[in-house]
Amino acid sequence: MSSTVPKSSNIFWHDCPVGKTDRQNLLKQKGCVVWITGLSGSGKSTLACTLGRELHTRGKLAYVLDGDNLRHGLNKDLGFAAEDRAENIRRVGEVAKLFADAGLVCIASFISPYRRDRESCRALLSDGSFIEVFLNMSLELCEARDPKGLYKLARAGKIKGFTGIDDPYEAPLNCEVHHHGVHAKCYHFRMVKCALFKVLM
Ligand SMILES: Nc1ncnc2c1ncn2[C@@H]1O[C@H](COP(=O)(O)OS(=O)(=O)O)[C@@H](OP(=O)(O)O)[C@H]1O
Ligand SMILES: Nc1ncnc2c1ncn2[C@@H]1O[C@H](COP(=O)(O)OP(=O)(O)O)[C@@H](O)[C@H]1O
Repeated sequence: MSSTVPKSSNIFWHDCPVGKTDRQNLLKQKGCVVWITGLSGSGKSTLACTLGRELHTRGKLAYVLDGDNLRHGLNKDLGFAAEDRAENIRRVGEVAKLFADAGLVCIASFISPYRRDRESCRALLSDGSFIEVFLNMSLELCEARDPKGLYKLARAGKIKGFTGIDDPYEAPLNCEVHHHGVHAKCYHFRMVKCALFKVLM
């Protein structure tokens, strides 16, 4: 017979003597989450890695959480139905919060197509420490790039529920950084980085 006790009862928070502020002082930086959202092919992983490298160069400890990569491990049990995407983002939000609590700049790059899921992640962080970056590239541009050939497969009906083709993408309404461009060919992401470093440094 299954237990009637809810899964998360009889658990208690245990505080440790070394806290977030101590870790931030040690690292001389502020822990936060940079959340990059956008269509497949919009440049999320490229921006995440560029940003990670720049922060590293400036002596800041950062860590990239990337959709494709996490789906090889922590989230390999999840698919692309709305509830799976929600669970994917919920887990990542919790992991990102832990990284920020550890004092790191956590860069999360996920399609994260649902506004509600992104807002739930934002709600886990204190004011100012969740920086949402929207890579607003047109579907046409992303489809023309198609580095993995997934749009082609989706158009041919060989992938069902592909974001932007036959699955929704809900654009942010109030993000911290909005990178718009139909022909954005600049790998330096100067504007994005400018806006971000103002918040981060
Ligand atoms: N159906 C469908 N829709 C969208 N994307 C798909 C799909 N199937 C596989 N892929 C590949 O999965 C990558 C996106 O994973 P994410 O974890 O970021 O997605 S989500 O946030 O849960 O929506 C995505 O990577 P990116 O191109 O880097 O975005 C794709 O390579
Ligand atoms: N700013 C950019 N200008 C031109 N091409 C880009 C830019 N950013 C990414 N790309 C290219 O677009 C493709 C998709 O980039 P990627 O970072 O993998 O996107 P995503 O992680 O959103 O799927 C890659 O071939 C990448 O080299």
